[in-house]
Amino acid sequence: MPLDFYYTISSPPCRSVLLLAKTLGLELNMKKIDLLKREQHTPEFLKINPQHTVPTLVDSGFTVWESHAILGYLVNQYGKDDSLYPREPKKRAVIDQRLHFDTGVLFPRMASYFLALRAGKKPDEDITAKLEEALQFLDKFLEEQDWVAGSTISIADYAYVADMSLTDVLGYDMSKFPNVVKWYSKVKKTIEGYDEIHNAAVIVLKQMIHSHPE
Ligand SMILES: N[C@@H](CCC(=O)N[C@@H](CS)C(=O)NCC(=O)O)C(=O)O
Repeated sequence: MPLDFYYTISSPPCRSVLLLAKTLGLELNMKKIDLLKREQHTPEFLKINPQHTVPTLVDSGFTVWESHAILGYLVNQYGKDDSLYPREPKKRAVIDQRLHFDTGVLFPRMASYFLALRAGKKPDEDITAKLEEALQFLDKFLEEQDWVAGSTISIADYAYVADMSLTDVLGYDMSKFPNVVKWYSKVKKTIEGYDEIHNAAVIVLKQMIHSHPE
């Protein structure tokens, strides 16, 4: 079962899938896409994913992109059990809510902040306020529960922990979000292979901020 994985290491959505694949013991056929060289716009890749985004997974001819969809697919298809993405409707609804929050709020706001720095600018008040608000929401989610979507770790934690790598390179003061700080330190230790994947990404992300290509 070849699992072709199109990715770039600097991308948090890609790294969430890498972390989950490691947990599930899946071997990915790694296909690096260099976004700076616009490799996502080659006719070959556009044929696979017309939306030209990474991560993209091709599982023996079946294609899926959007990291949150990939995370759910991998657990459904390859998980030994459903603990990371329970089938029980209410548990799954909360996880889905958290995943959609990441797609629509948390990740885009972190990315805007990062892209401003990468362009050599100080993120403006609006970008900063929106990121603060997203992190406050996350802090609230974590107020009464240990994990992002409940009392056990789920694919939502995999999505969010990959985003958090950005705060490590942004020089962003996280002390205002104590529940996030506590959860981040715990989840990093819980997910196997976190350090290796995270450290590789931090090197690239720091280079991107220093090179100011735009
Ligand atoms: N919500 C999507 C975001 C995917 C996304 O925006 N990926 C970026 C890299 S982080 C990308 O592929 N950008 C290149 C492009 O859009 O052309 C996911 O979670 O997969």
